[in-house]
Amino acid sequence: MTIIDTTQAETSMQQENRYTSGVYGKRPVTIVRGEGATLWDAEGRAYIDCAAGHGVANIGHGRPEIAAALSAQAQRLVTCPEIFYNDTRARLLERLSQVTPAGIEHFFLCNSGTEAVEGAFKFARLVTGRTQIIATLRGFHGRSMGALSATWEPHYREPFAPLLPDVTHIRYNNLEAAETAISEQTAAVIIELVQGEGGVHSATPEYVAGLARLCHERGVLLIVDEVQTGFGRTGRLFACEHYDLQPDILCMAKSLAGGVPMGAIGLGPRVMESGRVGRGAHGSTFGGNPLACAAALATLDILERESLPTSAARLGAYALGRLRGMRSPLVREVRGLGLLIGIELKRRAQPYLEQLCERGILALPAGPNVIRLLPPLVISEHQLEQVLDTLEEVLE
Ligand SMILES: CC(=O)N[C@@H](CCCNCc1c(COP(=O)(O)O)cnc(C)c1O)C(=O)O
Repeated sequence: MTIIDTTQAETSMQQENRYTSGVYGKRPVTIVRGEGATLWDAEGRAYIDCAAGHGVANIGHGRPEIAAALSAQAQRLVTCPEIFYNDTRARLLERLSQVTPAGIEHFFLCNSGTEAVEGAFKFARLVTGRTQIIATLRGFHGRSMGALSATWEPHYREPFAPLLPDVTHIRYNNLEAAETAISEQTAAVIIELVQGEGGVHSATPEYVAGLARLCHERGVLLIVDEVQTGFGRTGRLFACEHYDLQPDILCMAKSLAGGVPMGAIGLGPRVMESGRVGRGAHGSTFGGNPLACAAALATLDILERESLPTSAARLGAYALGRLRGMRSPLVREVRGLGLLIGIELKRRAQPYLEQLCERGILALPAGPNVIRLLPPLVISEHQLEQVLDTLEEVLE
C-alpha cells in the first residue's frame, strides 16, 4: 500500500482546504483506504471505523464484489435515464420489491437521502391533495429546502427561512401530540423509527402502532425515513420489521448501494392505487442509473449472504450490554438498536470523540452530548471488543 509521508498528507489537507466550500468541520485525518471495518490514513495509521461514512458502509469498505459489479457495469453502460428501460435497473426494482416491507412494490430511484425525502413529500401532496407535513422534534431528514423544512435542528434550518410553509414539528413518541396536530390539511407524517442524528432515540411500539392507525383513519400518509436505519443497521433489514409496520412511503439511501450514492422511495398501495402519481410528477437525471443499480444488487446479495442484519442484532446487543454495564460517571444513558448505538454523556461529546480518534477509533456525534457508534456490520468481535475497551478507558 502506498503510504504518503507526512508532508504529502499535509499537502492534501492544505490542497483540500484551499479549494473546499468551508461548510465541513474536518478532522485532521486524511483517509486513503478502507477494508472491512478498518480505515487507513495517509500516514498508514489504522482506525476501527465506527462512522461508516455516516452509516453508509454497512457492508464494509473495499468490497471486491462491489468493485467487480461496478467494473462490469461500467464497461457496459454507466448512465441510462429512466426515459429508457434498463436490464440492471429492472432486476434491482424486482429485488427491492422482494426485500422491502410488505406492500411496498413500486419505487422512485434517486441519488441521496434528502432526495428520497423531497420526493416523498411531493408524492404525499399529490396523493392526498393536502399540503401539511408533520415531523418530529429531533428528527433529521436532509439538508435540501423541502427535507430541511422537516429537519428539526434550528441552527440547520433557520438561516434558510422561509422554508416550506406548513411543516409542523411535534414531540416524538407522543401520540396525543400527533392526534392534536393531524388535521384535514395534513398530507403526511414523517418519522425515523430510530432518530439517528437527533441522538439515537427509538420509537416505542405503542407509538408506532398508534401513529399508523391514526394516519390510516385520518387519510394521512405515514412516511418512514429509513435512510439511516435501513439495510441491516438496526438488526433487521428494515427497522419497520421490528414494528411489523407497513409504511405508505419508505425513504431509503445511505447503504443501499454499498457506498455508491443512491436513494429510493418505496411506494405502498395507498400511493399507487390513488392513481394520482402520473407522468411528469417527478424526475431525476441520475435516478435509476445502471451503475448505482449494479452496486445495489451486489450490496443486497452481500447483506443476505453474510446475514449482516443478524450480525448487527447480535453484536449490537452485546455492545449495549457491555456499555450499560460500564460504571462511568460521565455516562447518562446508553441507547440503541442493532449497531446504531448512542452513548449520552453528562457533558459535550467532542473532546471524547477526539480522544477516541487519537486511540484509533473513528466515531460520530449525535447532537452535542452523544457519542454515536455506526460501525460497518462486518465489524469483527475482536474489533468491537477493542472499541468497547477503548471507550471504557476514555470514559472512566
Ligand atoms: C457533517 C455532515 O455533512 N453531516 C451530514 C450527515 C447526514 C447524515 N444523515 C442523513 C440523513 C438524511 C439525508 O441523507 P443524505 O442527503 O445526506 O444522503 C435523511 N434522513 C436521515 C434519517 C438521515 O440520517 C449532514 O449533516 O447532512
